[in-house]
Amino acid sequence: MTTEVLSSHQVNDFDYVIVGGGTAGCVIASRLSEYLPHKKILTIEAGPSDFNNDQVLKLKEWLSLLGGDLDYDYGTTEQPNGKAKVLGGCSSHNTLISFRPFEYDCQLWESLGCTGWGFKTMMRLIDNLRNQIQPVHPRHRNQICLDWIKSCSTALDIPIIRDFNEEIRETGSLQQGVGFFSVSYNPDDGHRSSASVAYIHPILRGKEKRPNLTILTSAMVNKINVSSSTVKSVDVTLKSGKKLTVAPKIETILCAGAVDTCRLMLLSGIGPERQLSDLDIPVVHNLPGVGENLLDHPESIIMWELNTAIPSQTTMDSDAGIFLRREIKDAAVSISDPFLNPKKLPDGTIADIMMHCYQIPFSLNTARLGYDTPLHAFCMTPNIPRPRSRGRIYLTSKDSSVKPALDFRYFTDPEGYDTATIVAGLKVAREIAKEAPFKNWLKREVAPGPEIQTDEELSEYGRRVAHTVYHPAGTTKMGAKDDEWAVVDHELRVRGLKNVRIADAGVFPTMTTINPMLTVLAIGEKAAEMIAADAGWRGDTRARL
Ligand SMILES: Cc1cc2nc3c(=O)[nH]c(=O)nc-3n(C[C@H](O)[C@H](O)[C@H](O)COP(=O)(O)OP(=O)(O)OC[C@H]3O[C@@H](n4cnc5c(N)ncnc54)[C@H](O)[C@@H]3O)c2cc1C
Repeated sequence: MTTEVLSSHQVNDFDYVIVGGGTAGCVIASRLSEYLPHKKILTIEAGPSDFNNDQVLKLKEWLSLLGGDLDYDYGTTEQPNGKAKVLGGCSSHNTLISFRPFEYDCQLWESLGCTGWGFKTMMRLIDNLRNQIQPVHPRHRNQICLDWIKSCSTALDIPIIRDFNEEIRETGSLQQGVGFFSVSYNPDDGHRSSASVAYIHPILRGKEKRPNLTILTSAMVNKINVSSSTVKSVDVTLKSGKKLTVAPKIETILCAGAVDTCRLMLLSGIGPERQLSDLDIPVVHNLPGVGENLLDHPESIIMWELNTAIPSQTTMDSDAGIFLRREIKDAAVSISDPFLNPKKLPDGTIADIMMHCYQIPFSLNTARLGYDTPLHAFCMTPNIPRPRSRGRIYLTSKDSSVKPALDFRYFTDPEGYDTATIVAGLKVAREIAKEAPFKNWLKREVAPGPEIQTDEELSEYGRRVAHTVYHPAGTTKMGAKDDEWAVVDHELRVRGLKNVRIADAGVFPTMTTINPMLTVLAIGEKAAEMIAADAGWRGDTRARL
């Protein structure tokens, strides 16, 4: 059961403490308590439980969660929210579009020192996930999406892909193609198959017995305590306001997400010496990479008003997408940024543009620029699958109530690759809009509007309207021993500290080509296997792969 109470005499009871009951945290809590039935595990989650909470569980309600009580509301100048504070983390908040990573993504990770994170292993981990994942159910496929897919295929002469994940599994990637997304959900009741639903709810329902697992909700970890280069305990504030220091016997696993794990580390004095000293935070462990390498999938948007209302059946209003290749074959060998492709791995002709379609006026960002929001609208959102701009997260105060600065630095790559990708995506979207049957739905282009035509105009519009796809990653990146910016090694252990690992989106060394959730779930699975193996678990020899 989840609890909001922990008594003072329980603080030394646990073998493992997991900080954050989010996407990766739920996987680790469930697996570790399964693999090590004689060890006691405590998961500490800042938000409430999602159990029986239909506002969270109903996938179609996802947009209503943004900016609400269950959102940390981390702002950048351009993007006001999108970080879930609830059991299941972002998987309780997101659109649950589910993609396996590409073989190329895994090759890049391995080339950066992430030994053991190859494609074969990642596929095995994803095969082992408990989430219910399948392409949008036929009864949720509405006519405008069907027409859009058809027009994409004919206008651009690309295939319709029946199951994107099957294609990735079999060929290692997606090249050019269009189709319905795979989604982690139950098509019968429209409920999420989030990390908490798939991994924790069977325990909460009593279907699976885990007497060795305690899930403490509405409890905030405020500090990581280090002595003799060893993480000894964490300070926690319970919902009641009571403060406790919890000291695990074996290990602490940080799973607070790409923003909050590094925020917590910085507030605890673990991070770049200079930043900490400037803020008067005592430096406990100098680790220059904490908060650097902030990755995301920036996306832009093009919107049309429709002649008629959209048919109501849908999974979550963004049911389909398209992949395209813009650059010449193997163009990635010429990337100059040493963070991104130092070994010059060729990328063949794998997709380098992606667009989601939105069957709603997704107008948060167009409205900000003064565009009107029609009642019935359809959007395409070109994004940059492997962006070359990187940002950083840093503290501006030692006061823990002050939110960290999220500086995404979109479109700052010196080669202009990211901007060129968005411009190409906007132009392709217009080609698709000229093609029947999709074009018959359209009344007018709302944003950017027909007066925006040249590459320069599209570039300016595309950058001004750009926003996050809510995929922050990379801020505590995994990497080789000799990479001074790496925060964790290939076993997710924090450099220079004992008894602590990180397992969340922060460990991505580079951005996956596709939406990252399945990769984060796989990180949770692999973390649980590695931690359990260290404690003598021999249940699955495949974990050695
Ligand atoms: C709106 C939205 C839509 C998205 N859509 C998709 C999509 O369709 N497909 C896809 O693949 N990806 C999507 N993503 C991204 C994906 O959901 C995330 O990359 C992934 O879930 C991150 O998992 P995580 O384990 O790193 O962090 P999280 O899931 O964020 O988990 C972190 C947890 O730690 C808790 N926490 C934080 N600080 C503390 C603390 N100090 N003490 C205790 N607990 C703490 C948080 O409350 C949270 O529950 C989306 C994200 C959002 C926000």
